[in-house]
Amino acid sequence: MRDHSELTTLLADWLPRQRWFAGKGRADARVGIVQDVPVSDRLRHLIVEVVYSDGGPRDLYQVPLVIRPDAPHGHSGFLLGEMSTGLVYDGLHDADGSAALLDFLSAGQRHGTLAAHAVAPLSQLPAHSVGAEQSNTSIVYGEEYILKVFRRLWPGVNPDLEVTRALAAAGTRHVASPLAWLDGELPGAGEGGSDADTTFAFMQEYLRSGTEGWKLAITSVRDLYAEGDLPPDEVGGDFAGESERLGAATAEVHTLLAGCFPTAAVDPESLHTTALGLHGRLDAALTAVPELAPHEGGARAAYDALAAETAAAPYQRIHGDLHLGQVLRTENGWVLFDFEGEPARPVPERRRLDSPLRDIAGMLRSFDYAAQSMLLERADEPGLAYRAREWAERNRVAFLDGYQAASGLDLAAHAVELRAYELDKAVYEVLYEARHRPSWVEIPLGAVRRLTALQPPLPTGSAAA
Ligand SMILES: Nc1ncnc2c1ncn2[C@@H]1O[C@H](COP(=O)(O)OP(=O)(O)O)[C@@H](O)[C@H]1O
Ligand SMILES: O=P(O)(O)O[C@H]1O[C@H](CO)[C@@H](O[C@H]2O[C@H](CO)[C@@H](O)[C@H](O)[C@H]2O)[C@H](O)[C@H]1O
Repeated sequence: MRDHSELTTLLADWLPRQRWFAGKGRADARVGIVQDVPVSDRLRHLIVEVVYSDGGPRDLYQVPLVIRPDAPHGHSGFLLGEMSTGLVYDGLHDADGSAALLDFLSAGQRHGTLAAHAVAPLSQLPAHSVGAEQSNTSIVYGEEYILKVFRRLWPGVNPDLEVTRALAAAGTRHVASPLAWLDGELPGAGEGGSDADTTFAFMQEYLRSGTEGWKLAITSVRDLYAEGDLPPDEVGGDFAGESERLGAATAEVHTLLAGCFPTAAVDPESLHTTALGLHGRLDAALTAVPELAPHEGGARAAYDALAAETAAAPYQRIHGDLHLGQVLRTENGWVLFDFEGEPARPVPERRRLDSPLRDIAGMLRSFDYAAQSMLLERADEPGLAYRAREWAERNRVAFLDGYQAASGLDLAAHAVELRAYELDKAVYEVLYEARHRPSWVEIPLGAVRRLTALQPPLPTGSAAA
């Protein structure tokens, strides 16, 4: 289209400032528009590539834009800037843009290679975006639907759509019902440079009674810190019952996933490959965060112990990035969402069969985060550190008990795996925090310190990180 050079200039300034921009730390980003499909008279669906001079792979992003000749009186939105043909807005934070997307989905339309699929009738409802942007951008319609628009694009079906649909079809109450999705071709991203079928957005039932696990956990920690010297089990906001139910819900989801998708017994070769992956992540994190260096030997020993494990839990599809921010407590119990895996990993890797202990480790790390994050603001109260450890420990044990009772898996027999995955997650978090939230980096660094200091026999419940 005529205006691509102007749009490219605006995008080159705007993209790197977005929370979901993955190229932080990479040099000389060059932005180009690889696809531009009109969806309505105002909304344009752009796919934008970012190429770097470091020789690494390009990144692709989805950027729906609304372009209007001038801003109506009182109009507020996320303005990228001005072109000769009009004002350019982020289409996902714009009433016209969100409405056009909902129309598109509810009519099951096709525009160019973009295709909408609705599994239930959808009503036209007003839109608002969900709080702070995270890895993607979500739009809530009325209090009925939530549409997640994937920002960084990877070729192939998105695991969030794939896994949630399978779990919903299996009848679990631990996921929100899928309602619609948008897919199409990702130019030049398939084998040999062909176009690749790709998921662009996923709509689910909006759980209006849901409260994020992270919020509930933080409230419980705050109660504990406000209660003088009372131990966690005697404080009104004790979270352990919820942690136990969350463990049971996670176990049910794992059991269903093992039934819906293939599973694989673990042999020395697959464990060796897994351990190599953990070593590789450590290499990358060591380069970026030198504070990890003193713990390298301990971490490598834990990964080598994993490689030598003789009775590891079978591999299967998992959540991949399970933490307290990925679970909602609703009136009907815990619901897990965002089955996308870790946003920094390529989708084919995230769809691989993996150990369910990775998800358990993710949630255990999250209990530590909840307890420790409250200490960041209260560094001058050393007594609280002990209480933080008590809270994390109590909820860790409760979660593991809930998981074990519902799954029948003897977690004590998997302590070596659990430690390796907790360490790997903490290493991932060190890198994540260094890039996105540097003032929090001490939380996962502390965990790396504790986990590398643990000696066999390893506990699964008390005294582990
Ligand atoms: N079905 C749902 N009902 C209500 N809120 C939801 C639902 N799914 C997600 N959310 C909320 O939307 C936010 C963003 O969702 P998420 O899938 O984590 O996006 P991202 O990939 O950007 O991290 C979450 O923090 C959660 O609070
Ligand atoms: O939810 P996302 O898929 O975007 O996950 C990424 O961001 C998370 C932060 O929001 C990050 O999670 C880390 O911080 C959480 C508290 O904010 C904590 O509960 C998690 O345990 C911790 O890992 C996640 O790692 C990252 O992939």
